[in-house]
This record gives sequence, structure tokens and C-alpha cells, in this order.
Amino acid sequence: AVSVMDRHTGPLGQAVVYLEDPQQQLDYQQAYQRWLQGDFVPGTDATLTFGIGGASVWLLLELDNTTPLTQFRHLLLDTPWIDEVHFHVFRHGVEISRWITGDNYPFTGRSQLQTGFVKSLELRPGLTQVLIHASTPDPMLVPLRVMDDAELMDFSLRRVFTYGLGYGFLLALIFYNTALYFGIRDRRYLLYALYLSVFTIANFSYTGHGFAWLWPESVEWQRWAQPLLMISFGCAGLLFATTFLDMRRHWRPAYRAAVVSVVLVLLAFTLSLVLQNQPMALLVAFVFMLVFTLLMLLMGLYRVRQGSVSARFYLAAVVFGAVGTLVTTLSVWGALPSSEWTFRAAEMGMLVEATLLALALASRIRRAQQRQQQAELAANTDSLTQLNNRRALYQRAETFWGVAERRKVPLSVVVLDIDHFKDFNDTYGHAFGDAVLQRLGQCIRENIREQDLAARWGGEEFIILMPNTTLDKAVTFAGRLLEVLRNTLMEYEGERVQITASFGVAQIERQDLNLDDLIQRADQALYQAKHEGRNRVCSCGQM
Ligand SMILES: Nc1nc2c(ncn2[C@@H]2O[C@H](COP(=O)(O)OP(=O)(O)OP(=O)(O)O)[C@@H](O)[C@H]2O)c(=O)[nH]1
Repeated sequence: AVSVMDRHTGPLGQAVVYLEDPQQQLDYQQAYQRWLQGDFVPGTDATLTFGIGGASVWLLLELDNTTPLTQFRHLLLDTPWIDEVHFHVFRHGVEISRWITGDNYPFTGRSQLQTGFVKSLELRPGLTQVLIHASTPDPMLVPLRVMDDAELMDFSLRRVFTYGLGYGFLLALIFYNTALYFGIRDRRYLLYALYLSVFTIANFSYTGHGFAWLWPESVEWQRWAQPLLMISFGCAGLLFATTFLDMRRHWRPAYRAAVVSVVLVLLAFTLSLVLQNQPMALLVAFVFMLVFTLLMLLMGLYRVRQGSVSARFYLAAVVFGAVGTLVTTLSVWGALPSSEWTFRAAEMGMLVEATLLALALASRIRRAQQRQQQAELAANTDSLTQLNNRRALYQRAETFWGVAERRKVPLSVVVLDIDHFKDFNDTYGHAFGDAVLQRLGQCIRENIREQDLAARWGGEEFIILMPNTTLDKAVTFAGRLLEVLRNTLMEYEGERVQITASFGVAQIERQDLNLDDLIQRADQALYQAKHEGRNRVCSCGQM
């Protein structure tokens, strides 16, 4: 017997004796007689488990009040989903109270703070026996605890608080990702939010909170909710994963397998609903969870092997989720020792999974941004000289032009053209010509200021826009670049080759209606420089 004056921290399975009654042949009086005859077996684990698919068991817990006073205690059977739970309290071989409850009955009469079953006991001095009959097609596990008022309150508040934390975390992620969807219009965020929502509801049902708070009267719905929500969770997961990993494009067989398994599970569930066969629905749901988990893992593995970075986060996420679900499932079935931790492993796994999936989504967005930036850069850059191309120059020059016009600040432009470039090409070959262009590009990049904008304008013609720069300053700059070029010797098979260029400079004037007008005036100056013998700077004002 359990002494009620002791503090018991964990479930009392080892103090319980039990008798399995799979055919449900015994009534409570016969069961009590069998206990008196010593037919009950002592429990071996703190939480007793009896498998899934229609277990029915009698449990007896004997409580000993060693004090001369009546003691008040609560007996908590901490599994929310058991269909039939009958408590019979005996003293001196006589039944003194009973409570018929379970998931088959509306939630009324059960404690709102506890999703399990709490039977309050008035214990006179001496021995009291509590005989419990539990039967359910769901996984049967019976964690039994005895607590006084304060202990029950403490236990319940801890529970509510930790569940609240978990649900709060999930809800925040759901709202945040839904908001992101409306901001970015990327379907993956919505599917992720959907996946998390269905998990939250499924977990809400699994823990009994759904029955306690949302549908206390709906016994019929409570019966089907668990398998239905598990199936919905799997479907939402597959929808999210196939979209997130873009399985249709990257691995069509997996995509088809996902579609086929969703169709099959929905058919099988409908069939069990038509046949009103709840154990079948549960079996279908558990088998589907297995298929779902395997598919999720395989798809992630495949994409990781293909080199997808975001798939790594995804795979890590799914592994955490799967391990959590596996631990919970195995412990609920009785294949692993059951405890509060194993009971809530699926929930904890999902919290980690949700966090990692959020990172996976973020990583996808970042990669997409990087690709876009690279593409933009490539579209705006001249591949030979790494300077802006003509397109980029026009695009970026707009701001320069606007500022110069509005604020009436000077803007100058320098155009330059390599002298006798055709001869270089003809004498030393096209590859050498390219090398000359590259070197010139490098010289320009090294000598312009940060605010200047340099571009390759055409074949061997370059242009430099110099904001906030007067004609004089631009001419000085051009002269310096000319000098740098003169001192830059290229080598061709041991022969030293000198490159020179001609420069044309112009500053914005009232008559310039657009950038082309300004460039045209600089071009005229360049033409002049060529005409005067090349290897020099001419400016528009000097003409
Ligand atoms: N190697 C190489 N040559 C190019 C490239 N783009 C244009 N060219 C050559 O540049 C030469 C330009 O020659 P022209 O326009 O006659 O001018 P030039 O020979 O430099 O003579 P001036 O400008 O009058 O001093 C042509 O032979 C083009 O084929 C390029 O990307 N690489």
C-alpha cells in the first residue's frame, strides 16, 4: 500500500497491481474478487503501458492513511484520451464511491486545469482501495499520481505554463510567417504557417486541451479528431516539403509518392469513417505518419546530396521532428519507458523543427537574393574590364544628372580612346588587345575617386562621369590618367609596348538637355585630341 503521508514525485506504477481483461468479461465486483484472490500482477514501470488497439485493464492502488485524521488526496490518471475510465473506491470490501468517466463522456466533471482524470478522495484512517478500469482503442498508458491540493495545483500550473510557452512560441511563428506571406507573397511561408497550425491543433488534441477547452461536449468529434488531425498534419507537412524543396522539378518520383500517399490515406480514412471503425482510422493514421516521416527525410536527403544549402536546415529540422515523434510514439505504444519527457518529445522535437525550418526559409531567401544580386551585377558589368557597361552607366548616371540639374553643381565627363588600338590588334593579336583593355580598365579603377562613375563605352572607348567636378579639375584628372598610362608598359614576348590614349573632357552647361548632349561635347573634344596628334587631353571649352 502507498502511504498517503509520503511525498510521491513520479507516477506510482510500481505500487499498482493490475489485471488485463482484453475481452472485458469482468464487472467491477468480479475484478475486486480477483484482486482479493491475488490474481493481480505487480506493475514494473512507473508508467504502465498496455499497447494500442483495444487494451482493457483493471488497476488497483491501495492507499494507507496512517494518521488518525481523514486525509484529502487527488488521484490523477494523466492520460487525456482514454475512452472509458471507471473509478471504484473500496473500504473494508465495500464500494463507497465511484466515478464513471473517459473520453466517451463530455468533458464536464473533469478538471479544466488537468487534461487527464482527477478523482478526489476522502481517505479515512486505515486502508482504502481504488479500483480503476481503463479501456481504449488508443495507445493505453496509465501514469497514476497521488497528490494533495497544493501538489496538484503546483503540478497543474507547471503544466499549463510549459504548454503555454510551447503554444505561444508556435503561435508567434504562425502569425509571423503568415504576415511574411502577405508581405513577400511567397507561398512557402503560408504553407509553413499552415503546417505549424495543423501541428498545433493536432498537439492540442493529443494533449487533451482541445477536448478540455474547445469541444468539451463533442464526444464523437473527440473520437475521430486524433487520427484525422494526425493525417492532416502529415498532408500539410508533405505539401510544405514538396513546395519548399521544389520536388516537382528536382525529384519527380518523390513528388508522385507524396501525392499518392496523400490520396491513399484520405481514401483509407474515409473508409474507416464509413465503417465507423475507429481502431482502423488510428492504424491508418499511424502508418501514414511513418510514411510521411520517411518521405520528408528522403526528400531532404536527396536535395542535400544535390547540394542545396537550405535543404540542410530542412533536413536537420525534419530529423529533430522525426526523432521527437518517434520517441513519443514508441513510448506511448509501450516500446520505450514512458515519462513526461517522452510524452512531450514530439512537442519539443516540433519546437526545434519549427525553429530550424524558419532558418531554412531564411536561407532560401538569402540565396535567392544573392543570385539576384549576382545576376544584376553580371548584367551591369563589362566582363573584360570589370567596369560598368553602357547600360549600367545610363542607369546610374540618372542620379548624377538629377543632382547636377537640381542643385546647380558642376558635373564633368571624361571620354578616352586608346590610340591606334587597331594596330595593336593587328600586330600582337586580339588576345594582347584584350590584355591592354583589361590593364586600362584597372588603371581607371585605381585612379578614379569613389564618387566617380567609370564605364566601358564601346570597343576601346571609356567614359568617366565626375560629379561635383569642374572642367579644370576634370582636365587635371585626365592629365594624370594620361601620365599613368604613359608609364604603364605592356610586354609582348619580351618586347615593351607603350599604350597611349586620347582624352576629351566637358562640363555640364545649360545647353545640355541630357547626358547624351554632354557626352557628345566631350566626344568632340576627344576627336580634337585625336586630330591634334593623339596622346593628349582636350576639353570642350578649349575648342
Ligand atoms: N582585342 C580587342 N579589340 C577590340 C575590342 N573591341 C573593339 N576592338 C577593336 O578596336 C579597334 C578599334 O579601331 P579604330 O576604331 O579604327 O580605332 P584605332 O585603331 O584605336 O585608332 P584611333 O582611335 O584613331 O587611334 C578595332 O580593330 C576593333 O576590332 C575588344 O574587346 N578586344
